[in-house]
Amino acid sequence: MPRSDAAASTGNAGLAVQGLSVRYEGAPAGDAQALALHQLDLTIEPGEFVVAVGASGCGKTTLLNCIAGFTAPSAGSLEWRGQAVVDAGADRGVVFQKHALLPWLNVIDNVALGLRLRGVGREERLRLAREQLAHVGLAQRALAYPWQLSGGMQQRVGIARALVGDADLLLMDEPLGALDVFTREALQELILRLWAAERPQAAARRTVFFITHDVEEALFLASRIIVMAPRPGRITESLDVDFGRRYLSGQSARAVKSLPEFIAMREHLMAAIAQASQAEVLSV
Ligand SMILES: Nc1ncnc2c1ncn2[C@@H]1O[C@H](COP(=O)(O)OP(=O)(O)OP(=O)(O)O)[C@@H](O)[C@H]1O
Repeated sequence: MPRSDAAASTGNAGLAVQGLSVRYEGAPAGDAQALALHQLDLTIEPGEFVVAVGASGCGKTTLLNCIAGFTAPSAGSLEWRGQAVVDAGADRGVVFQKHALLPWLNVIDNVALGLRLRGVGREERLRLAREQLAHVGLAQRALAYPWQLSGGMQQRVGIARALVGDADLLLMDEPLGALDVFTREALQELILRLWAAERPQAAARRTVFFITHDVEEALFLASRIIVMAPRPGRITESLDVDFGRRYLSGQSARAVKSLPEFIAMREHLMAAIAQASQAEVLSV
């Protein structure tokens, strides 16, 4: 079902992005079409799983980096839970395409690193890291070094590291992009289960902002998909979907991905992305 993300309301306790523009250094000053993002509005409610898709260069990573607090907007504002986003924070966990683990630390110390930097005592941080490693199925590999693990295992460590601080917002930039198809599908299922997992200490499930180039992955994971277009970077479509919920309520992933509605939606999205990337540049 298409929906509009017109004006972002800060009434929710989630993410509110309003009028976000980003011009990187070197982009021609008078040329609005050179903006990596142009006056983008986006509201994400707590507990949503929002997946961004779109042609290369449409500003997906720039948007994620702004939400993470890594990139400062040229104009506009971002709020997470009612607080302006000004820099990186422990309330937002980031997972990159490349795991970015420290090779000289073993798995459990990599997962616990953020807690260490925040001054959490050794015993407590190892307990929390062990808990997250169990959630991603790597309890047995806590003492291994990153280079002793497969690519899929390394990504699972990266996911455990993002989860360990119990960040309420998970930012995932093509986390499965470098994996073979079987590992990728297994991790999609893991990510959905982690998203749906009960957190007794938190009011709602985690909120996720996830980037992928894979339309099937987007459809399987998302509760909402946003389609973005380049030159300048912007959102052209927003769609609510529920295929992940069907998987979580017991249907097999293969059965969900073979549903006629899934296939029809996949074709619709492929066409929407192609159209957005070929469209005349927006006159701004
Ligand atoms: N550090 C930078 N300096 C200058 N320009 C940049 C920088 N990072 C990104 N850009 C430009 O901003 C635009 C958006 O890039 P961004 O990486 O956000 O897009 P993307 O949708 O994530 O692309 P991809 O799917 O290829 O990863 C592109 O035109 C890109 O060349």
